[in-house]
Amino acid sequence: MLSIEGLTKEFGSLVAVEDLNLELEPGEIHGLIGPNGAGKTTTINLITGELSPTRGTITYKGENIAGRSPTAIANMGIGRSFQVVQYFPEMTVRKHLRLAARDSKRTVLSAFTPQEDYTEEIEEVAEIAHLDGELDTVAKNLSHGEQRFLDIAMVLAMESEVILFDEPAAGLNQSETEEVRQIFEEMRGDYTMLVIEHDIDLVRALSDRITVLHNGSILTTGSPDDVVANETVKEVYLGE
Ligand SMILES: Nc1ncnc2c1ncn2[C@@H]1O[C@H](COP(=O)(O)OP(=O)(O)OP(=O)(O)O)[C@@H](O)[C@H]1O
Repeated sequence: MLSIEGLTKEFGSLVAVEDLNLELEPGEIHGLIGPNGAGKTTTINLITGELSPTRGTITYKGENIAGRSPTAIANMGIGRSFQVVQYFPEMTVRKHLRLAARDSKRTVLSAFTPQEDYTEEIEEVAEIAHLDGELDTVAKNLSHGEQRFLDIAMVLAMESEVILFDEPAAGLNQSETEEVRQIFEEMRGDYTMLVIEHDIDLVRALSDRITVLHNGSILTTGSPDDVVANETVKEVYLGE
């Protein structure tokens, strides 16, 4: 689905990501874990085009997308969800989702055709993201957890096929974290997902496979059980 080969990012003399090889299989949830500074966010920023790699390729739909603009990459179907939610406080959930749906289908022609309202798509993604009861609520009145779910719903409304998540459960309480887990379960199989997450219980429960990064390189990739049982992973990451 998405294939990363020899991906390297240097910031001056610091090598943030070094010779990374990673293959995302269609429909899998792939956890990306590692200590602070391991290179996780940099990896996501390289895939989305926020950063250009120093070396390496990212192949998606038969093309090397490394170094393309974030807009070009998003338009190909690679979406991301941010650690800090970006929304318009006075705008309803419905309008956020409509804008996201419209944005993904914007073409030169759409400027001349009547705008669709995407009601069906909006209701579908709102249900997946546990926001079906909040479609007419303005974003500032959503709970902290619901604001995070809005972020997920917006990526879904954009019809992304590959979705990159940077700590989707950061700052959420236990019941909100459980809701994130349920939302991912509902998405499982329909999207290919790379998920950075520090909550090891959540990442274990969610992931089909986990990759552990350390100092910009892959320490290991494997099933959640194998990764958690790995002695080196215990040492550098789990602190045992
Ligand atoms: N724009 C930048 N300029 C210089 N150095 C950077 C830049 N972005 C990241 N780094 C450095 O690259 C390394 C990897 O950072 P990155 O944010 O990818 O780590 P991370 O694994 O996501 O960590 P965390 O769990 O703390 O978010 C760190 O040493 C960081 O300081």
